[in-house]
Amino acid sequence: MLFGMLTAMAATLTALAMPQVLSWLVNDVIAGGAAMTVVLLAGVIVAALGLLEAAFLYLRRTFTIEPAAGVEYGMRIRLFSHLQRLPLAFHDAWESGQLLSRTMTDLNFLRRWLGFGLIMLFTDVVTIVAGIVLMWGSAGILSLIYFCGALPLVVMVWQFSLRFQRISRLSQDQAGDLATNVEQSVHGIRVIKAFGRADDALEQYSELADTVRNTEVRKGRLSATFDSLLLLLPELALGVALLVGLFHVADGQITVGGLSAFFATAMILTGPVTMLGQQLGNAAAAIAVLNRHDEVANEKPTIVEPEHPAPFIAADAKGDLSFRGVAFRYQDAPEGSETLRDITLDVRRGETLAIVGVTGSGKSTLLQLVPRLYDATAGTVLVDGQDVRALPLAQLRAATAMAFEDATLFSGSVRENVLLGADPELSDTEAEALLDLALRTADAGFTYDLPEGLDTRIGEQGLSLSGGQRQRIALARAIAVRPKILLLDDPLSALDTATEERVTERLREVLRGTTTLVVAHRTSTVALADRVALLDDGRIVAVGTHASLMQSDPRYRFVMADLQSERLDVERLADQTGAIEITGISAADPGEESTNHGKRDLRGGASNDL
Ligand SMILES: Nc1ncnc2c1ncn2[C@@H]1O[C@H](COP(=O)(O)OP(=O)(O)OP(=O)(O)O)[C@@H](O)[C@H]1O
Repeated sequence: MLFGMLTAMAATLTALAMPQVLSWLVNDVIAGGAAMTVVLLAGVIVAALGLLEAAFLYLRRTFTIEPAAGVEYGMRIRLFSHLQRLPLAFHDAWESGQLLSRTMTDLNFLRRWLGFGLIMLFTDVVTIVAGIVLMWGSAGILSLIYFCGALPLVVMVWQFSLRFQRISRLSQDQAGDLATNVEQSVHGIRVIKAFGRADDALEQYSELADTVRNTEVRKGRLSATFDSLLLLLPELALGVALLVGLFHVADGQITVGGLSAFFATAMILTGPVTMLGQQLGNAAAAIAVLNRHDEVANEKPTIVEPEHPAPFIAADAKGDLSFRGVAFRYQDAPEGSETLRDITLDVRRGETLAIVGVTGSGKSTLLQLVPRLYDATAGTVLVDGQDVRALPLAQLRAATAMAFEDATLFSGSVRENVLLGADPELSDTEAEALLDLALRTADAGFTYDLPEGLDTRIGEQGLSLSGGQRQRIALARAIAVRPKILLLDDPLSALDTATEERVTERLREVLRGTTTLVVAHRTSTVALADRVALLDDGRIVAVGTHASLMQSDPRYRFVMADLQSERLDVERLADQTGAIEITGISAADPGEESTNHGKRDLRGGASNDL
């Protein structure tokens, strides 16, 4: 970067040497009637200076590209890794578009500014200062006039920078909102289409785009006003200087060469003076970018391991799980509105415990406390008798695996998706065996029949799959971790009852010895669990076997009946629309673009959307 600045400065000084050569040509060569060789020499000097300037410009570009791209790369990696370490509470609070724009467009702008804007700002300032010095040498009084004309600009520059910084920040934030809107519309395109809200989506997008446009116009106007003043004041001063200069030439105080050099230098300064406004605007925008970057970079990761974590190795974990007086409140929830309260529960190693409760009772939240996706706000979660907050985070997360109802698949092959959390030390044969076991257990054998088998690309950039197919791959991913504690957050909701039962039974066989917490809605799944915990408004109100609770607890009977009827409603509705997932029968809507490529499962979209 330093070399870039030095070469930029050298190019500028080379350009400024031209008027001095001009002065010499006018005063000594032309007026003095010099010999042909001197004239030729003058030509060679002018050409050499031109070449030198071009060479310096080339060097400036090459010297600055690499460091600027390096800074962008470094900041991007650091920010991304920081985002990975920030807790879910942070991601809950931040819009995706704001993070997207900070990692992409903002840093891209910063690279361009470092590689060009900053250098040019520096060069322009050096050129202007050096030019004024040279003008002083050529015609002192005239440069004083010029300088006085430029003096008010100092105040204007300061005010402009502050205002431009504010407006740049606004436009960057608005661009972030626009990115969030695009992201949501793309992700929610099915819902938008299904509900016929395309026009509303467009209207909402147009409103945001219009806000961005208005801010950009305001930015442009501010820049234009400043640019014109920046040019006008020195030009006015130059007009006065020309008048005074002509009088001084007439009375012999300034030579014709001196006056020519003065004006040639002033002409050279016109470019940098005009560009100064733009460069200052860019500098103000770069400061706004850095502020936006720092807002994220300065966020402290709150879910961290202690400096000296307790000894715990995932492979040796036993799988005992306990909750002791656990309470939890989401960051944005008001004081006193805990999602979980006073949870005390012991899950024995190898036990399968079903968590049952009406919607919003806190089942998912409870599961997420185990791998520390959130930390309990009171009480303790213990794994193998140790507070999870005292354990090495990576080992804790290697000992647990989670499958969510909303199955997220990454762009990559089936193999890559399923083996995402598997032990990286496994040999190829072991990995293949594990892959097969996980897929078969999760009833995801259909993946072998995909166009390229397990190498078929799925996820956002690949083949689209039905809700049920995605869920089964996500479940296989959790199984492939071979966790000591498996957390299943209703990951089979898109499957039909028979398949869910089959998968649950296989899971019990394959994961014998694995402690499992499963959020379930169906009697069949709940009945397969060793015990059931009933969650009501964030509290555990009953624990026991399904049979005993059905017999003894009216609240449990009520919740189960409620969940069952809810389920039946969903299935009935899905049956009517012909869109429920029924293993073994292909009945995809012919009007809908078929994405399961003749595979056995139908889309589970309707039940998902509901
Ligand atoms: N990220 C979040 N930020 C703030 N509040 C949340 C967040 N996630 C969930 N909640 C709130 O916490 C409560 C419990 O949610 P949770 O998802 O744990 O319930 P649940 O029993 O799993 O529900 P369901 O059966 O519908 O999945 C709800 O009132 C919900 O609005």
